[in-house]
Amino acid sequence: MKIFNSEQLRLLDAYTIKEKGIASVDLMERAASVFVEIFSEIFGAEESVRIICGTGNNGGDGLAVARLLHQKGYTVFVDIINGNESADFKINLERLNQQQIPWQYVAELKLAPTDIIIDAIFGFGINRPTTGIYQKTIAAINESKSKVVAIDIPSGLFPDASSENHSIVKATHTISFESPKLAFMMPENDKWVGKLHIAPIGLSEQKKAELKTDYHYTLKADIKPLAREQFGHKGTFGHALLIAGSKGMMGAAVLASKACLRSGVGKITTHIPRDTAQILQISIPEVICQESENKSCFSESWNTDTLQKYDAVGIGPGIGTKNMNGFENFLLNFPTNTPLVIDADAINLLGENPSLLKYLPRNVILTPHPKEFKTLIGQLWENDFEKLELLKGFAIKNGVIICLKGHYTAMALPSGEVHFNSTGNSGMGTAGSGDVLTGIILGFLAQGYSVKEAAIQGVYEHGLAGDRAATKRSERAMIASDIIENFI
Ligand SMILES: Nc1ncnc2c1ncn2[C@@H]1O[C@H](COP(=O)(O)OP(=O)(O)O)[C@@H](O)[C@H]1O
Ligand SMILES: [K+]
Repeated sequence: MKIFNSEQLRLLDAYTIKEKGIASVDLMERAASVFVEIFSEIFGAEESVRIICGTGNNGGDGLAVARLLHQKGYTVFVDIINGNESADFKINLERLNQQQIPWQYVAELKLAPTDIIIDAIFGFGINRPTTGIYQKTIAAINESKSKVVAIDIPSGLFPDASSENHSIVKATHTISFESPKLAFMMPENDKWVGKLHIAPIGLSEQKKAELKTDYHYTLKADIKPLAREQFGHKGTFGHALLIAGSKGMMGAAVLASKACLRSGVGKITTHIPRDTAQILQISIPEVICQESENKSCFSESWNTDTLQKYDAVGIGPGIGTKNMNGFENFLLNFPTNTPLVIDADAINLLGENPSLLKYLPRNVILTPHPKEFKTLIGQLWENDFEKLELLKGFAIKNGVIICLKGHYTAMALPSGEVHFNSTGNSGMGTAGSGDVLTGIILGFLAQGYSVKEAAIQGVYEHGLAGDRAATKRSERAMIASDIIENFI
């Protein structure tokens, strides 16, 4: 799914109206009705609802929502912050009056603690930080103990730029129309957005396909698993090489190897420190163990011909940062066309010696978490929008795919595209989850997925397995092994 900016959303709005021969107020009605559908699945009609409206189209949505909720039996009350009224706002105020739904212009908001608040002050039309009565109203909403449901976007939040230090409504739920806003993907905005729901309102498919954007949100429809050939065998489903583990960190090698096998790969060879094979073989009998000449870490010397035998290679989980020499040799001898996934300490090693970046092969995926990304680029960012620019810049400059892990993992491609992932949950914030991801991506690469497919689909399926694990175990109790067990 594409992520559009506010200008594009306006274009889509106008185009849809023209294409479908409907009035803009009808589109507003459609938006209000899908909002109410989702809202009423969350909150029953016994709740009283306070709808706080601006006077633009977001406020117009609020008025239409008030009318539809009233028709469904909810007790509603509308507060309006006086301002320039849009045409569709006016129509909906008239419709509200016809139904005799109570409303008032509000100068100072007084809230009853039991009300659910619907925030319809500003939508994507926000173009400056909120001040005055808007700021005061937002503060009153945030100080209340109420649950807050934002229409389209929490009021005050800029959809396409950083809103650091602005006054923004703190929503419990955000019901956003058609596609998520870029701002929702940023960890710094989690506190405003709450639980995100996407409500399709039927904007023109043709225009959506035409509009160009760098930003995408991966959904189930974007996942296209490789068909498994009926006559395929372990020799055709790919042979992966994983370089992982060090003394005290053998669990990383175990988790990544097992995840790689579960991803459907034919064979995996795992390269581990000398005298550690027992740990791996007892944990996973299916793995081929290759012991390093080193007792504490991976080998010093690497040979292109040997590496070339594998369909894909992964390096990093649990390897430590002591063997720079071995890492240099590994990269210098790495075959040009073999796909490679670089994770964890291998990323830290690259960060320590950025001159090695020029030796990265053609098809490479890096999977840092934010701290590893900081080490890799050697600088910090002021806000998450700046971090996103740095991520994009890194992918473009180095011709690599880089997955910045976390909620909505962001995958930047050398083309400038960024794909945000929609699966996963906070239960995955547990030691070893990242090792599992490396194993899955490595397995996908070895089976013949392109680097783009392996990154996007691997991250999606990893999150999906995490979601299944959370359903069975709870987010609190799940551990990284549960992600592997729930990969199907
Ligand atoms: N709150 C969350 N929502 C979704 N995914 C998450 C969340 N927390 C962690 N994850 C996922 O779990 C993995 C954690 O990776 P990482 O930090 O490298 O862990 P480790 O180093 O312990 O293996 C990443 O894939 C990340 O996207
Ligand atoms: K809003």
